[in-house]
Amino acid sequence: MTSVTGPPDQMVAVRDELTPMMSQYLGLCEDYEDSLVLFQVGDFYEAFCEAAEEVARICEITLTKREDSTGTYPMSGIPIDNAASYLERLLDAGYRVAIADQVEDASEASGLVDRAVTQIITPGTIVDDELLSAGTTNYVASVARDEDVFSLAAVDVSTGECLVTSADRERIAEELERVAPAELLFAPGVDAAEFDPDTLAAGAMVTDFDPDAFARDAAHDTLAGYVPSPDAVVATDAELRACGGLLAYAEYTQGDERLEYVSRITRYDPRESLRLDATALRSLELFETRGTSTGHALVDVLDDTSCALGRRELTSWLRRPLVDRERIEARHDAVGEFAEHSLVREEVRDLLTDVYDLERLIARVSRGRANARDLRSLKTTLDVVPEVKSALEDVESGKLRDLYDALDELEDVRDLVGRAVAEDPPIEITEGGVIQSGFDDELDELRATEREGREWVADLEASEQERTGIDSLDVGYNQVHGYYIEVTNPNLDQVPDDYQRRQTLKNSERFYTPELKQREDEILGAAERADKLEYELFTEVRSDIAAESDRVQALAAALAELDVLATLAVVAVDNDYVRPEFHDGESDERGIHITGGRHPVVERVQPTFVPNDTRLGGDAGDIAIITGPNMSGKSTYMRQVALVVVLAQLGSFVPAESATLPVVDRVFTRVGASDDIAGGQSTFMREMSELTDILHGATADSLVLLDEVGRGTSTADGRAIARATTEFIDDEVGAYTLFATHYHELTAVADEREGVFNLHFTASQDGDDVTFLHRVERGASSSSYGVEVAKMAGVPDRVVRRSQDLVDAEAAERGESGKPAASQLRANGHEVTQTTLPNGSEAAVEADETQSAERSADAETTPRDDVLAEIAAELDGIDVARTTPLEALTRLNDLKRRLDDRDS
Ligand SMILES: Nc1ncnc2c1ncn2[C@@H]1O[C@H](COP(=O)(O)OP(=O)(O)OP(=O)(O)O)[C@@H](O)[C@H]1O
Repeated sequence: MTSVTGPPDQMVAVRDELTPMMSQYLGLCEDYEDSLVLFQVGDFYEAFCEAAEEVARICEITLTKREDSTGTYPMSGIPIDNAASYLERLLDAGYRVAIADQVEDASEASGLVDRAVTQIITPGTIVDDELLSAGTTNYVASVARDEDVFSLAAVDVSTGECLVTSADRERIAEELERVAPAELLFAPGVDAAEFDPDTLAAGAMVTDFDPDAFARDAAHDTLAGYVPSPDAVVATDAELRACGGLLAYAEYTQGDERLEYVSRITRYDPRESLRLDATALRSLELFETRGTSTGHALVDVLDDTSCALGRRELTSWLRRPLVDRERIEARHDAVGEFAEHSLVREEVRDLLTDVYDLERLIARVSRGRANARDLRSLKTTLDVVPEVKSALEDVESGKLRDLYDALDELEDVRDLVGRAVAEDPPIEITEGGVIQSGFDDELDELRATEREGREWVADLEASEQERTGIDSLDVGYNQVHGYYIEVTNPNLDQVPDDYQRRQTLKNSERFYTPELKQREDEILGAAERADKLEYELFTEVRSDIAAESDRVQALAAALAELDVLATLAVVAVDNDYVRPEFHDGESDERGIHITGGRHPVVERVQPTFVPNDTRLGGDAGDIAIITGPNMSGKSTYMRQVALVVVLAQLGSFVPAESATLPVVDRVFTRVGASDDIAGGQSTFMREMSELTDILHGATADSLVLLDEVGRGTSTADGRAIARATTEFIDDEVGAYTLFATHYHELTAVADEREGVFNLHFTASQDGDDVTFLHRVERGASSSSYGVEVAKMAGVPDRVVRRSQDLVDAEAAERGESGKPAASQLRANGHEVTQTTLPNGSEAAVEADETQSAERSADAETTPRDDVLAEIAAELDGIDVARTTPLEALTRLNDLKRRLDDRDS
């Protein structure tokens, strides 16, 4: 078997004969067995053998070969100058990449150049800006456990942000979902299987790392490199182990160096935020959309940030809406002030566009990887700070004042960069041109020597022409021979005695004089020393700035927060959002009260949107049963309520005319079965396990969205489960609940229970057109419209009419009046137009009148047998909107076959 990582078999077989370089490569492959080793040879990173074949395939580069006395080895190389895009491909293909750099100057090495792995690039530990997307976080996380308590640590190696928390398994799984790490480590004793595979489905690579690094003492030692007293920062042994092991791994990937810029280890309590589990995050489409939706996530609507810092902060607010009313209201105050004072807001937003990603920048400074341009970018950002401060001078809200105070102008750093670093420096920091003149006397002297020398050389041509009388005499310079005086062959007899021959060309001779040689030595010596000195000065300046990284990070945090608050204000103003009010949830004011609520995403993608009110909890009853035809707007309505709650609690204004809300502790969602078939479980099983979580986990302060519970099983069971669930929530939980259902029978529960009430969506009919009004109204809908939708979909008329008869008969049995809307449809039905479909598309379905007239004769004679009853029940259960054309055909075919069987 061949393997891409680890020592290549071909080399192992001839280990003792390998050339020194190949033997070095083999050794590194053995040391970094689980990584693809990229081995610097000059300007390329080379891979050999199977690894070379894989790199060539993934990076689409040429596979070549290297031949020596021991054999022929496949080889492929990626250019170092342009490595990022290739590395990205290798990471995407699921590899860890060990970068083996030449760690000594090839020209100074005697024999084999020394090479060492300076960095292991893995999805969770990327620091290279070119590999990271702007404004995102990129975490590597680890989980450790102490009996039933799990601890999670996460670090963003590109910014130095480090988080630690502990909770039960379920909450840690939720936190993992929020943190969305790119890479995940499990400490010994934690089984990856204990975490819902869904959590890992976010794309985290699971990495095995030295279990010893997670031992208590080792972890303590590692952490002691970051904080003076580890036990004061972490609360438990498991936290210590998670955090210590994780940092040890992060160090390992960064060439075994301590990551000085990881100085903020923040311990947080998951209870400080609104709980949103994986299902809720997905079904509310906060960050990502699902196939069936509008194509936009909530974050797309909100993200109008000015800088990468703000973008990252906004994401983190959205992942963790708050539950502390005071903190939420402080954000609202600030958003309100920015919303009101558009001039201040726009000025701040405008200034923030010049702000660089300070967090990543200062991390690069601390890692010793920042170049002179990075430091100039730091200065550009710092130049903006006084202007931001002056724009904010008159702000009143507590939060904005706090941020104003937190804006450290870092004058010392700004001044240092201004004095030290050249204004438009090159990328390389070893070749001079990076330090300002006037910053260092010695450097200025060296530069003066160099300048004077060059001036002297520049004048030499004229003075030598005069002295020798040779008009064509040239003074020039080349890399190999240095300065020379060139005289063409016909003039050689005029050459003075002090000229010494340097080089003979075809038509001329090149000379130097002792003085020219001396000047040359001076110039080159000064230039070389100046470059070295510049490098030294630059690295000194860089370390001085690194020493201020805490202050830079604090400034970054304040700028990030300002950006988010100003952005939320813009979103509020542009989209007509209102500031939500909160109440304490005491019995008389309990409830979610929204007037004219809108779905923040759907309203942006549709030409028109119908606002709807919500009264849930308090006098209204805690549980709303929502009925209405498919596509009438039930799901949109439910999600809009949840999104208003989420927006309000993250600090945003909300899409409504007014909103008075409780502080919700948790949002649960259980949405349509067919939407969530990923994960391998049977859909019904999955539905029930989500329901279990809700019934166990919800409190009176939770918001629960139930969309079609019980659909994955037989109608009778489904109805029963739906009813029992409603009763349980009413009796035992008292959560704010929106329950959309096609089980019309469920509406009867409202007559029996005070805590339950009905809402419905209707369709209006104008002539032949059926239009969905998308307006929610009190009371139960007159019909579930399943039969009408079957008709619209072209189900044979006989089946439709038979179904309708059955439904009517059942309604009569229950003492209801039947389904007027359905009969109207039949009476008028030549053409039924459904005007609104997802994504604003239109569909028209024709029902053939003639055909239906022909078939009606049969219908009267049809006996009520079991087969038809079954078919009708099945039709009633079909959710046309969620049925693929193939499924529809298969089911139709099946129905038809059963009809045929019955007739034959
Ligand atoms: N308030 C509204 N104003 C305008 N259009 C709306 C509104 N609510 C929903 N819609 C549109 O109607 C479409 C269907 O809405 P939705 O998915 O909420 O229906 P539904 O009743 O949940 O359907 P089903 O029962 O099939 O799941 C949406 O995609 C949207 O385009």
